[in-house]
Amino acid sequence: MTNIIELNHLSVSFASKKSNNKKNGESNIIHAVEDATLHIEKGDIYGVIGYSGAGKSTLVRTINLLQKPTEGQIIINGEIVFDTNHPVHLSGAKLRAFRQKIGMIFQHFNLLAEKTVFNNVSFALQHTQIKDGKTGKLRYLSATEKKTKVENLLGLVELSELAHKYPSQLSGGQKQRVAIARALANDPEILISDEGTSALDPKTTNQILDLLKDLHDRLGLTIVLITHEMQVVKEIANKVAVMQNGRIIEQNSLIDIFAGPEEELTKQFIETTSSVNRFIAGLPRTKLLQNLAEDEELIHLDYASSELEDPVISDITKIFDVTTNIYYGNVELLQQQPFGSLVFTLKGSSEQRAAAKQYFNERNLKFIVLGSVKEGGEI
Ligand SMILES: Nc1ncnc2c1ncn2[C@@H]1O[C@H](COP(=O)(O)OP(=O)(O)OP(=O)(O)O)[C@@H](O)[C@H]1O
Repeated sequence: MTNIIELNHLSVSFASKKSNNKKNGESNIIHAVEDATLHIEKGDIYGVIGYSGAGKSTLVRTINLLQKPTEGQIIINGEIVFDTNHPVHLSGAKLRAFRQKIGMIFQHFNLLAEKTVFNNVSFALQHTQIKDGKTGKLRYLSATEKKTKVENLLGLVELSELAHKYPSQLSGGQKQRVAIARALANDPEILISDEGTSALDPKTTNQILDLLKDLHDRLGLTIVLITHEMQVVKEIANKVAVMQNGRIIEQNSLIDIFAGPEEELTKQFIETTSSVNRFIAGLPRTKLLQNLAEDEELIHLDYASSELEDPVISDITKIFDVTTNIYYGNVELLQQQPFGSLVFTLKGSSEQRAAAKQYFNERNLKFIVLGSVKEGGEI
């Protein structure tokens, strides 16, 4: 696969607004992005996650040159559009044409309040030029062409019925659909969502994420998704970059990030999408551990292998004749791979239990024995 976006060693600094806040005669500098390298392949849905102020928006706004980097290189679709070592200067019509090919949606939708849904979308076509079929020259779209285009876009986001409404008459989800139609008006190959679902309730968030996934599949879009919610990344992204203090501290495929997070912050974000740790922390308040029999142990197993194909629990009961009782289970599909956690008792002779655990090891499944009765009856 080819990279559609390459950000190489990008840094973005701002002079602090407090001009009287000077140390040793120098003004304070905010390093919003520091030495960030991010390569996004065509067709990726790339999640960029981090807390507020991590530098996500600043980094992603460099992609369409809404933000000029202080250092580094930007290559879009194979073309160098920014390079501090060999200055390239996109301006005027060239810069406008370049930006048109990168759609963007925002947390607060940024719709024009005084325009209808239809006119909000058609507004994005006012500078659009196409090659005339007869003369071969560039020309603006005719009113009929614009109308057809807007109607198609509204159909795509299922808003045809609301074309004549105003933003104030729409729900948050409907407003974001208008914004998506507008962002797609110039047939971009790249769509950037800057916290596009952060102002929406969970149900509407899922509907918008489903729409983005559908548009990705139908139009072959590459999507860059900025968010502070790992659940959003988990729903649709295939790759993730984690940002902290202006730096990309970890990046990988979604499955590998979830299967083996390296950084503490990444682990924290992943934990927000699962309640297994809360379940384990609550175990002392239950009788589960005290009630374990001598031939039983309580196991916490993580389903987080990119190669996992076998139904492991049914396998161990069949092959090793152990019995299991599941107390906590959350297994879902991430990019078509099972991922999640189980907490269950494993009951059988010590040899049978050892064989079952060996089976987990052979499949690189991480597990922890949360409790067992040692000789002498201690837990
Ligand atoms: N135009 C600007 N001038 C000065 N400082 C800025 C500017 N834009 C961003 N910053 C600062 O850069 C840092 C990174 O901001 P950025 O908006 O990129 O973070 P973020 O991860 O997107 O967070 P949020 O979700 O809150 O927007 C912050 O400290 C912010 O205050």
